[in-house]
Amino acid sequence: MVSNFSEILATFVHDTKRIREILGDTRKCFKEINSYESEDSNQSLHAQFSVCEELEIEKFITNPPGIILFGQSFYSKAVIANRILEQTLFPIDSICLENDRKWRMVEITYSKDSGIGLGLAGTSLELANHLTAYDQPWQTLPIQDLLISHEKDEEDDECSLLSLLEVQLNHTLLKNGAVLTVSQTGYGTVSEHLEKCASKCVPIAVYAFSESFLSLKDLEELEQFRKLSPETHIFFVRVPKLPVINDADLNPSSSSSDASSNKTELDTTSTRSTICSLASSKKTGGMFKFSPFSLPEMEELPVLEEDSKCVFHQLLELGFLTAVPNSNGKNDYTQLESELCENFDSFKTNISKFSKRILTSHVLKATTLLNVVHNRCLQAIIDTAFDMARDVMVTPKRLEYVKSQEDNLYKNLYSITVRNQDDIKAIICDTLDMLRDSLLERAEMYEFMGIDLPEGGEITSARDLKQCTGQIEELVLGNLNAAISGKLLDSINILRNSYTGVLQRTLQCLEEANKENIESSRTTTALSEILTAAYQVDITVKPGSSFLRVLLEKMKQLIQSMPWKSPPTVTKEWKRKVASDMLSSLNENRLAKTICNQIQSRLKNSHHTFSAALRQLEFKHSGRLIKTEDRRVKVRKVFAPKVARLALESVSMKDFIVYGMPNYTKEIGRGQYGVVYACENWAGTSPCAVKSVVPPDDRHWNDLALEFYYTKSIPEHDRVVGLKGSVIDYNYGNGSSPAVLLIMPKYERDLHAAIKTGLDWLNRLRVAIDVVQGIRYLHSRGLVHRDIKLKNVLLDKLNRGKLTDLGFCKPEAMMSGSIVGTPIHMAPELFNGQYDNTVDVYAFGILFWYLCSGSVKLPFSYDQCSTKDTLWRAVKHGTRPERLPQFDEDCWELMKSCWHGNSSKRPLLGNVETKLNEIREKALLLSKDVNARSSKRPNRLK
Ligand SMILES: Nc1ncnc2c1ncn2[C@@H]1O[C@H](COP(=O)(O)OP(=O)(O)OP(=O)(O)O)[C@@H](O)[C@H]1O
Repeated sequence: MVSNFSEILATFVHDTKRIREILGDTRKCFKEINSYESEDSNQSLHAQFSVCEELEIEKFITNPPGIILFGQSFYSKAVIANRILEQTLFPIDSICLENDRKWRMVEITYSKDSGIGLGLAGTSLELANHLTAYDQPWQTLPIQDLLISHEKDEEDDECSLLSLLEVQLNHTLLKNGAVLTVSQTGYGTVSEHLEKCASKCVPIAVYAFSESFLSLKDLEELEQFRKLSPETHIFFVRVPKLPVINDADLNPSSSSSDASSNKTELDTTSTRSTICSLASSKKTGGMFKFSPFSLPEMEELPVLEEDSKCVFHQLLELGFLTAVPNSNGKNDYTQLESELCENFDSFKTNISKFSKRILTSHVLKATTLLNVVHNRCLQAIIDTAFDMARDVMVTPKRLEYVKSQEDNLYKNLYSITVRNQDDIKAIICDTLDMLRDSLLERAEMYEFMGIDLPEGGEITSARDLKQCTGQIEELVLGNLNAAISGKLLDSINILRNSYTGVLQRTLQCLEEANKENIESSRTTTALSEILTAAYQVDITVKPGSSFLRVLLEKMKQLIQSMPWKSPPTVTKEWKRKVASDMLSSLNENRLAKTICNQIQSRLKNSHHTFSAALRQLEFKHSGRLIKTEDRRVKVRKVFAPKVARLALESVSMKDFIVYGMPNYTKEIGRGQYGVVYACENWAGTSPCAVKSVVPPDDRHWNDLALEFYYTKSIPEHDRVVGLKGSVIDYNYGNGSSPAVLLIMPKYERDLHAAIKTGLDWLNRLRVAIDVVQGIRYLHSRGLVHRDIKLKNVLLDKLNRGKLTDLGFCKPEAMMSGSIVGTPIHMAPELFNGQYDNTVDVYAFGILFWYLCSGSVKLPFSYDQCSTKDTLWRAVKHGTRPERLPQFDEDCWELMKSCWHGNSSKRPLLGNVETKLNEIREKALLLSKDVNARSSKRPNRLK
């Protein structure tokens, strides 16, 4: 038991140490990321734990394991403690059956040299009491030291009640920092003590009982403990009762000779008899001594069925147990629950399993939480890299767009005013025609303001005449202006809005992208304002405006030229005539020209201001984008891989805890970066393939970690081989070079092997479609595979293809333009580092050539190249695989289009899939036709 238990504790200590290391590395990494970010924050990264996450993780891994032993009686606890330690540390003496005895709480910790002391529970204070153990060597704790004094006057002494017997033992079980706490029995706030213990350690709570029932007091204690420490699960164990023995046989042992002095105090004869009988039955020579950790006597004792039922029901009622246990016996570390062990025989095995579950669940919670933090942070980093890549790509386009849009707007509006003066004139004429009658009517009805006219309406002075005429002019012009400007604005606004809406939004985006730079933000805001103001063409004709002045001048001339033979009388007709003459005298041409000139000069000014401001903004953005690109490199090459590696470590630990190390057997394949082995079963997947990769340096570690993250983060798809999990074998290479084991389902063979051994045309065509579907899926998730080739397509039993080895698979934003892939499948643009997901279309073209050729032989033109470099040079100069006689036109055209030198001319994969389906349909029809014809032939010809 000790060795098994110790192993479990040692594993826990080892695991928590590893998690602490990962946690430390994570903190360091986050600090580095955040300090870099705070220097120049724009697309800011949030590499941080939430407060509770960090505390939670620490809670799971900081405390050592602790066995908290409590129970119905000192006797039951003593039996269990001795059993756990496999030594008689606690005396199983007559006195220990005394229920009215007051026992001290005992805490047993590790020390090279055994020792004993008395302290005050919950403090570091030592009590000066003299202990019997000081006087003599001890193996078993002297009973006097375990008992709180019986003296009446000391009974209420707080110190005595809280005294804690501190025992140090050189014991393997305690070596890893574990603490064994044996609670007080009989009185006091046991639960509070236990709760305190539980908060200092990862508690393995054991409750020992021997009676048929749990007493009311026991139940209260349990209930209280549960309230105080609701997450602590309890292992309930029944300790067998002792058989009845005779008084006469009772002969105290030497080890408990001191205790024997107390025997006179025993008052429960039956209890004494029980112990004596046990002593005599085992022929201990009258010595009251037995070895409770082996307990042969007790194992022979039958456990009463009824007793079991009682306690079980009591615990069921209290909610400690469930009628149908969830996790008993299973390796389910997420659904922990309390357990009841009725058979003392199986205590050893069951407590080990229970402890393993408890401790493992802690480690699992810590790694899971850590992994959640890693993944969240990594995803945030990748998202930021996306934003940065987008910013670098989109900003110049936005600026260009704004420039051209504004230019178009300017030109269009200008052309309205220059080329379409006739239109403006027409608008003016239309307005005049439309308003003429209503204006004359209004003039007729007009009541002058501030002029005293005689009853007959005769105008007696030139001043009155001027004022009357002036008021009618104002009425007519005011209405006219409002109508003309309204119409003109309507027609211009439609155009203006169609430009300025998008322009405004684009400018807003540019402003947001540059928001850290207040200066340029101001420029952008000003730009937006200019844009709005410039084209809000205000052509309302106000008195004093240049063309109104012209109009007024005209009116004056009109008035002066009127034949003033007799003073005019202000009648309706007169008012109408003044208005009518005024309207007739308006020159639409001049009016239109004036309006256009006004608009043109305003447009020119606005356009120049706008262009100058835009140039300024462009300059500022270009400086910012250089910085953004630098940051993107850092994010992509340093931060993301570092966090990915931490994520790989935490998830691998989690997988290892839950599923264990995969048990792999024979090698099934070998690639440039690893060896693939067969494995019968892992994590419920059977059969599996385990790819073992030993990253030689940090760069490879980080690349592998990112690959793993991308592969793991895409949802399962029929056309892509999914990763089931990973485990890091830290012992690989004697611990000097850990191996990362990537576990996936095992398939039949790869496409290279399948073509080599022969795969018919229809199947090959279907695999081609499968591959295209796989690539399309990856592209739809924003990933580029970058290593499409025969060996990276696996076939299942039905010869359906699945893409594997996402070793170079990356989101476009995370690609650094590095030259990766397998030479013959590599698109020419890969060599200059400027490429996108169309490199997969190119590689598919080459793969399709192999599928059509039905052989794995190199294309002749490629075979001529003696080195990789000569091949690449040839490919750059347009060399491609040759057409073989068996290729039909459709297939040849399709592969040619896929490997087009100009990546933008390669077909979309959706179209490739459609084309392949057509080719396959035709091939199917043809094969049916051939079959039908051959079945019609006479037998001898078949
Ligand atoms: N899940 C699997 N099931 C069955 N066989 C597999 C599986 N994964 C890989 N293999 C076999 O192992 C071989 C090596 O695979 P691996 O992914 O390590 O390398 P590769 O793709 O051939 O080369 P490289 O990694 O250098 O590009 C594959 O060609 C394939 O035959």
